[in-house]
Amino acid sequence: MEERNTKHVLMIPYPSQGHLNPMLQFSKRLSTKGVKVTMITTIFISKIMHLQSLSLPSSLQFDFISDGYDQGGFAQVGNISTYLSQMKTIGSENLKELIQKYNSSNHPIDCVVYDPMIQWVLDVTKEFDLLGAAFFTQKCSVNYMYYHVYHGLLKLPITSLPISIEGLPLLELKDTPSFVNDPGFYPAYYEMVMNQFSNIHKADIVLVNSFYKLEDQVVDSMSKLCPILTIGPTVPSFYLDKGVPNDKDNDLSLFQLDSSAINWLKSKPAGSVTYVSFGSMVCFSMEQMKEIALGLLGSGSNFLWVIPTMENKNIPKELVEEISSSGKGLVVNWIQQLEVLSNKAIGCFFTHCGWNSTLEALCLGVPMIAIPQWTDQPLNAKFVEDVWKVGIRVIVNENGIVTREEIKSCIRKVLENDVGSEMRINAKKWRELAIEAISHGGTSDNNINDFLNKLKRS
Ligand SMILES: O=c1ccn([C@@H]2O[C@H](COP(=O)(O)OP(=O)(O)O[C@H]3O[C@H](CO)[C@@H](O)[C@H](O)[C@H]3O)[C@@H](O)[C@H]2O)c(=O)[nH]1
Repeated sequence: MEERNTKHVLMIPYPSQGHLNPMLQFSKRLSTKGVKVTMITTIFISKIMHLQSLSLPSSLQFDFISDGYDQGGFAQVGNISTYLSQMKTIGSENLKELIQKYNSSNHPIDCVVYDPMIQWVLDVTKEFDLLGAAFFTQKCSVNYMYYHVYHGLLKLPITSLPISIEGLPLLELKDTPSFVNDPGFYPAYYEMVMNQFSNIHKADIVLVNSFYKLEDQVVDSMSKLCPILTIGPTVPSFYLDKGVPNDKDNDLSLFQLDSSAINWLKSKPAGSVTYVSFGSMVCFSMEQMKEIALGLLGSGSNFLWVIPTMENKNIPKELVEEISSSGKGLVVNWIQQLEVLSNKAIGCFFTHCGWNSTLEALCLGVPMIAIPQWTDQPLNAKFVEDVWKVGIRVIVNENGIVTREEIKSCIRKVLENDVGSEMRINAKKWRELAIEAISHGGTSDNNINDFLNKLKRS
């Protein structure tokens, strides 16, 4: 029976898949350590995600509030500034009511963990005088760079190269997050990432979805600025330390999952398949999609390529047919990525370097070919290639295209060459370090315990 003095944490993620899942995994870890967790997301998300297919511990539940866009979420308005400001106005009122509802129940709230992309949640938290913990989904180095920009420690536009910041490797412009490289390109997103730091000084704890050894120098440097606890990787424990029993049907997904592609994968020899996926937001031009398809076909390797429905229009039908008749490739709309990455048939991951994908590849010991596009991805790719040495980054030609020849050559390097075997050795090392961090007594496990101790004292 649940004890009356069980601590109750509200988790408030930014309502998109790449932000919901890391918090969900963190919530599971907390609930195995005896905390009651309520994840709050939007009514729209509750309609589109397959929440009912999750097997959650009894101490972890969902609750929903309106962000003002119950029918279509962000897509209903299509403009990020309007969406964020409406979500703030409507969301803060609804969040206040929700906290009041729990505070007059048997399970009052002790702490609110929030995504700094919706930094106003911390202001609501402090109105109720509750413990507030920021939860950064992206890695420490990215947030450290934004912190520098926000506080004027790194002036934009950048005029002197390479960029030298304590704790980070020397950076060229192409290695920096797109909001640093070109702040005018997506002004509303720029504002959103910078606003994360507008009230961070009020946060009692700053949690980061990374682990110490992955970014030790930057964690040490950033810890001098705010109370950081690295608590990652937030990958389901089934794939790591087996800490949460039966934790395999892991993530919230927009799609019903289909096992036929996994069976296709299982029929392929070990290390022979290139897995290709560019996350949920990247959209390539028709020309780039064609080069990717021809590069994959020309590489002679097996490949499994996720092309979300929204991107189908950017690839000529004949090419999809050529892929399926080649016997080498399979195209799907969505797949259980962790199941794919953990399959021994996978030899490398051709990725946009979204943080979740990068972390998942590191955790499963899979070398990467990086084709970063925007936001945090360029800095992730820099670390993949030069710091962790688990992959290579494609070269973009003078017309902004990655050619089929370049793609073929990268796949061959990673799958066949000595360079590739070195990356595989490094990738295995990072997997072991990730497991060590999250296992009993590891840095992330200790940091989660520190968080719990703060909670108990609150
Ligand atoms: O077929 C698929 C494709 C993806 N995934 C999962 O979807 C997530 C994708 O996340 P991520 O790799 O971070 O990419 P995006 O969805 O593009 O994430 C956005 O949000 C991230 C977190 O802020 C940023 O790091 C990225 O740059 C930004 O594009 C991962 O967990 C994948 O395992 C699947 O399960 N199946």
